[in-house]
Amino acid sequence: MWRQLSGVARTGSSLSLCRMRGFSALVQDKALVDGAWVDSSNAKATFEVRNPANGAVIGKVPNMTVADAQKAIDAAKQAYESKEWRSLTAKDRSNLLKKWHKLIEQHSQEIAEIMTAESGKPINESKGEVAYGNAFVEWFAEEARRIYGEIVPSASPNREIIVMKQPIGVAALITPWNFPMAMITRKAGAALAAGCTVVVKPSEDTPLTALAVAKLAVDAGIPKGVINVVTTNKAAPIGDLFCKSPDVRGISFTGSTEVGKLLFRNSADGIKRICLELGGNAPFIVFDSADIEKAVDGAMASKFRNCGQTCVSANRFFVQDGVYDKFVGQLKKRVEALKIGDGQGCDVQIGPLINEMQFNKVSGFVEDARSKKANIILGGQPLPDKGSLFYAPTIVTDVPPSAQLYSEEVFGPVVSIIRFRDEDEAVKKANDTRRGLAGYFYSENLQQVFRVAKRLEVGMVGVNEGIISAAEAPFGGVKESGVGREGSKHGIDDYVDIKYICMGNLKYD
Ligand SMILES: NC(=O)c1ccc[n+]([C@@H]2O[C@H](COP(=O)([O-])OP(=O)(O)OC[C@H]3O[C@@H](n4cnc5c(N)ncnc54)[C@H](O)[C@@H]3O)[C@@H](O)[C@H]2O)c1
Ligand SMILES: O=CCCC(=O)O
Repeated sequence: MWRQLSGVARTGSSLSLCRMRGFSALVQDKALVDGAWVDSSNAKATFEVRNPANGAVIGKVPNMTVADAQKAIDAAKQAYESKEWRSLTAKDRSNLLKKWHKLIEQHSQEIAEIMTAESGKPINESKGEVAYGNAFVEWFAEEARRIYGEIVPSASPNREIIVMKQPIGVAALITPWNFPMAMITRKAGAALAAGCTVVVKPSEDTPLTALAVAKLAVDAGIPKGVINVVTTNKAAPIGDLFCKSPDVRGISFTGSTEVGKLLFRNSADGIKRICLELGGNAPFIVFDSADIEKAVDGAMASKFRNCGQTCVSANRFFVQDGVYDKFVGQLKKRVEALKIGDGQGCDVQIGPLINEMQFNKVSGFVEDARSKKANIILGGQPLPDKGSLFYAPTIVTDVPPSAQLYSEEVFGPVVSIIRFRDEDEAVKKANDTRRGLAGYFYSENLQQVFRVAKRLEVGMVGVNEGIISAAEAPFGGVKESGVGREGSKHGIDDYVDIKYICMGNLKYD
């Protein structure tokens, strides 16, 4: 199976290829339940995983059923209650996470190659994601030992108020394709650090990275049943099971706002802990006072990371009158120079979109803007010579409020630019959305920096910075972009219950 990952070499592309290992024992074709590598109980049904750059089938994984997912929940519950997991100290859990971290580091090239093959992400970005994703394992290995309680001074004599944090139990983790590893480790790292056990349901587009990383968790000695991975291309019934099962105490989901809302609604009956990292609609504001070179650098990084398929990608660019021409001119030159191709090419910066649905969404949004008289000053068309899922990096100016590009998340390599006159107008337009994940602005005016940072209705602000994600920082949104925070010390909160113990009638004298 692994040889098929080198699709570019076989098709004779002129792209220079990064070193490929030829075989990776990390590529799994079974799911992981209770420490065993298993097939689907439905006549060993499988589904194909394809390379979006060329459509080649690169693997098959089990198409697990609801009954299989139930087995995974049972295994996670049993593991949670087992002595092998429950009796571990925080330091023991920390050490296991450290071992997992070490193994991921040792296998980072292989994981990156698997990731590029199934997601189309340029190899350098995949390597970056492996490092980023592994930073969560390391961070939570450290945080595992700092899940502190409190002793609160009591207003009553002879009484102590003790507050402790305990793991919630089994957590179900549902993750997307755009960060096939980091979205898993950001959740699982925190869950395991807290003492929970997990059932992971990775995206149907990128199950191989998930299985590879899980294999390393097994190799690290994480006990059986603590991490289970259920692969399926029928997410809805399994999502429903997670919501309804009384044994699943928490759900952490990263993905679309629509599915997030569904999970929120469906898990209400069981009053589950829920962490939702949903879609964004990030404004990127360039003020007259901005350093334009820095702003263009930030725009490129924020917009074109993973071909624009990032929930924190800049989605709407608001550029002030005084710097409009300079910013647009410089940005256009940079976008024109982007190298497009199969992500396995060392110098490639823009790969394909993940699937046909995403491709149709991006091209549909651009056609909608065109029909509403927006100006497409660069790109604006598919690139069939590269492959059926490639779309040209595009710049659209004069985007009218009626265009989908203005109000919805494009999740693709399209820059939508809107001109503004003053700060108030920019902030109002930036906040005119029901989403509130990330927001960016460029300004060298200190007063403006604090004013605007406070006024933006988002969970994360990049000031003179286009890439803000970090294991140490709290990641998450406001409004319809989600609830809860991942990463940072707050990332543990969704996996612990606070228990208050009232110690009464203590005899101190
Ligand atoms: N906030 C974030 O961190 C973040 C990260 C990635 C993607 N996104 C958002 O997700 C969207 C695109 O990603 P996507 O297509 O992978 O999203 P998606 O919501 O369709 O899929 C995400 C995950 O949910 C699963 N899923 C789909 N339907 C389900 C259901 N009914 N029940 C349970 N699970 C279900 C999928 O199989 C996948 O594993 C974009 O809008 C983007 O903004 C957000
Ligand atoms: O797309 C969602 C996650 C992106 C990130 O963690 O930077």
